[in-house]
Amino acid sequence: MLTEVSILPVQPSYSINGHQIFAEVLNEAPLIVKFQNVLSEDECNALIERSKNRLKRSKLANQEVSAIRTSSGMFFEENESPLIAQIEQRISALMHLPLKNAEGLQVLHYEIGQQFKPHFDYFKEDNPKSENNRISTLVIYLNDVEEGGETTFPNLNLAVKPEKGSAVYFEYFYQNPHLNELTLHSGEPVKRGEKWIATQWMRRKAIRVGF
Ligand SMILES: O=C(O)CCC(=O)C(=O)O
Ligand SMILES: [Fe+2]
Repeated sequence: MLTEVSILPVQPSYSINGHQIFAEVLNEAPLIVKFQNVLSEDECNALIERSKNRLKRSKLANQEVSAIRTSSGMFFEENESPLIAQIEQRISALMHLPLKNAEGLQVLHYEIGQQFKPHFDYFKEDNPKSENNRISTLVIYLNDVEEGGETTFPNLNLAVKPEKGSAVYFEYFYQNPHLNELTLHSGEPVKRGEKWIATQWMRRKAIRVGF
């Protein structure tokens, strides 16, 4: 069998502009990695603070409001402030894709009982957006969740516990569609406390203008 090359070179740590991020491979193909120290405590707090007043009930990728996704969320404008610019640059370097391929950074807030049921992040073939499809995801945890709220991959028997500043990375750019389908994932219901995440989705080709 041909081994497929991942977008992300697998390393124990990554140094980005002097910021050290540690990696643990949870699954090799599809590649799923848990990162520690993607964002500092102050950066997590600032993202929560700056998104709080801008939250709206989340929609699905097709813009429908649905029971599949019960959180509230918002997108930052690309490059909208020095803080967002610095975080976007770090994320883009970590995900090994140019910033022009990045969607706006999204913040999601889940309260007790809220969840994101199993789904794929890429668009189906009948969606016009699949022409420049998503190829990788980074979900950054902005707080510690008292109980529940894990990101789970039901077909791989994996659960990632939210820890402030850490993140889970996965990619679905493989030739073999079966590998992409294994990235089915969910945000489990929050049982105690609340959950804040920032999600970065990357596209195959440029999506931002002006780069
Ligand atoms: O809440 C989570 O843990 C998963 C979030 C997610 O799947 C997404 O933002 O696409
Ligand atoms: Fe997702």
